[in-house]
Amino acid sequence: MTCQHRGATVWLTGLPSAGKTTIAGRLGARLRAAGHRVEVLDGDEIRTFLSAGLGFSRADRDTNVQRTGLVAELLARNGVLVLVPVIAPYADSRAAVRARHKATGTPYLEVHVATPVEVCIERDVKGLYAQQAAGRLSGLTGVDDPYEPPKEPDLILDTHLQSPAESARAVHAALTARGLV
Ligand SMILES: Nc1ncnc2c1ncn2[C@@H]1O[C@H](COP(=O)(O)OS(=O)(=O)O)[C@@H](OP(=O)(O)O)[C@H]1O
Ligand SMILES: Nc1ncnc2c1ncn2[C@@H]1O[C@H](COP(=O)(O)OP(=O)(O)O)[C@@H](O)[C@H]1O
Repeated sequence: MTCQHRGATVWLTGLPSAGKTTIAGRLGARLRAAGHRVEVLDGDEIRTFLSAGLGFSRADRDTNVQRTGLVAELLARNGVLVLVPVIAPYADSRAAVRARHKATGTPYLEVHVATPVEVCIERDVKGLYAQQAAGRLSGLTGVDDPYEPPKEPDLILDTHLQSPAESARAVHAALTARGLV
């Protein structure tokens, strides 16, 4: 049997509550409905199993991102569309993942879910910003831990100016433009 579709990795990077998981979920559902093989490498699930025991130091975040990047590239190389809603706050760590894909000729898209921190604080889906403000959590990305915005992402999403459906559509359009769907 031949595989009709090329795989690719779509990495959705951005702050907590930026919209990464929501967009991955919507896009994944649309792609599956169209017959694509899709995997969503959810950050929380990865941290429960593959990256169990890792915290949020720079070294641990880098390890987490490299492990996730390895799995994404393996799947994408084998025809799966891989959606990765993972913060990945450090530019060099993201560059290493991109390089891993480039080395095997595997398509890779970096999508910056560029929601301003003020909007993320309002959304605060998991209550992390409130916990940080109350002094119960430290090292929160975008507040008291770094987030290095991508300098040359393949796509920027201003989710505070669009609906989740519009954001997911924009990523789908980027995949279409590259002949990946
Ligand atoms: N200190 C701190 N900073 C950032 N995020 C935190 C922190 N503590 C817990 N969480 C929760 O863990 C999720 C981030 O995990 P990631 O694997 O995406 O992060 S990283 O790329 O390794 O930096 C992240 O998920 P999302 O909200 O979906 O982004 C948070 O829910
Ligand atoms: N354009 C948009 N794209 C994605 N999420 C959006 C958008 N507009 C509003 N939201 C809302 O923002 C929240 C984002 O939460 P989530 O996807 O869990 O963020 P993250 O995975 O980045 O932590 C959701 O409640 C979602 O409905």
